[in-house]
Amino acid sequence: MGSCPRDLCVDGKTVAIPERYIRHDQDPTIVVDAPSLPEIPVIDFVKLKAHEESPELERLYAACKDWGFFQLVNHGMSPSLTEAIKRGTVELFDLPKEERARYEQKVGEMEGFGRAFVVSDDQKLDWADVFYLHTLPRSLRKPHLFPELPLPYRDDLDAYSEETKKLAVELLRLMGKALGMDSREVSELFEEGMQGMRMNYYPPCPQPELVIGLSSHSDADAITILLQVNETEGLQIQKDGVWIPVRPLPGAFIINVGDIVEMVTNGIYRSINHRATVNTTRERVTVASFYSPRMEAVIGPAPSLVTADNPAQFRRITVAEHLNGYLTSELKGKAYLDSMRIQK
Ligand SMILES: O=C(O)CCC(=O)C(=O)O
Ligand SMILES: [Fe+2]
Repeated sequence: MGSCPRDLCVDGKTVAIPERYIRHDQDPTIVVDAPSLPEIPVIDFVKLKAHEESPELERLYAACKDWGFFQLVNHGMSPSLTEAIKRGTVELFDLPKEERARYEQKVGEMEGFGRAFVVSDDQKLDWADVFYLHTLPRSLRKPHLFPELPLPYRDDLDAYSEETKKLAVELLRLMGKALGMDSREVSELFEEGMQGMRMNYYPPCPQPELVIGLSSHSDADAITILLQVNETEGLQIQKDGVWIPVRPLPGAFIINVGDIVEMVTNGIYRSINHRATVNTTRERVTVASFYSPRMEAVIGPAPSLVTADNPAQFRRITVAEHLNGYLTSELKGKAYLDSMRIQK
């Protein structure tokens, strides 16, 4: 893994923090008054589905508009499947070096073990190992990755990608409904979309305040479903300029609005900055499922939401152009999304 944090460990202890990981460019990672800060909203999927006109739909609307983040409880995904994904993901990062080498990121590609968003040699690095792969549609799966994953993880991941896709499509439908968006626009864009997954492994760091596990960013996709694999907390979201730690509820998914939904809803739903901090003694592992429309789909403000009083705020582009622009930029908060704005 070259210069990955894992290679800095000797007998499980990190020997020194190389300069490339030391971040003077970030807000302090320790949130001093954390107990007094608000928590992200909690949405109950059973309530949401049972009465689609219910206050729960209003709460979903407020969560997407005011927070861009919420925890989803009662989502209906089988705990045995999520437990299998957790186990398999931990095992994936524990594979011996020779085994990992098969899945190593190739030059110029983003899939496999490696890093994301490194665009220059002098850029600072995040304190993490990541494993990224395309999961759906199946035709996008790289022959040396998904089909070569160890069993039973491969089959579990196949089932998990289908289940998270279903959940993403349903949430997007309800989010559109809560907004009064034309339901055909929602289904045309999102029903047959594509999905990628990123497994994030954040090793412990003796001086966590000097580094960052994942730099501040907003997600490029439409909606992200995050599975917290172990108990270690670390996700923080930026609300009204303040970093707020997320405390995952047992069994919940953490859901966030991505840039594509901010563009399609013409800025009503917000894709907000978030980052991952690291822990002094404990590793942290998460699995992020990213869901977007297909590459050839055109994204931009939905016609049903654009009016004379509420003119289009974003340019229209294809998903392919959008993702290409995002993935070839350094992660820097919402700078990329801002470049899509129509100048007034
Ligand atoms: O690991 C986390 O808590 C956040 C992961 C994340 O934001 C991402 O993978 O985009
Ligand atoms: Fe993210």
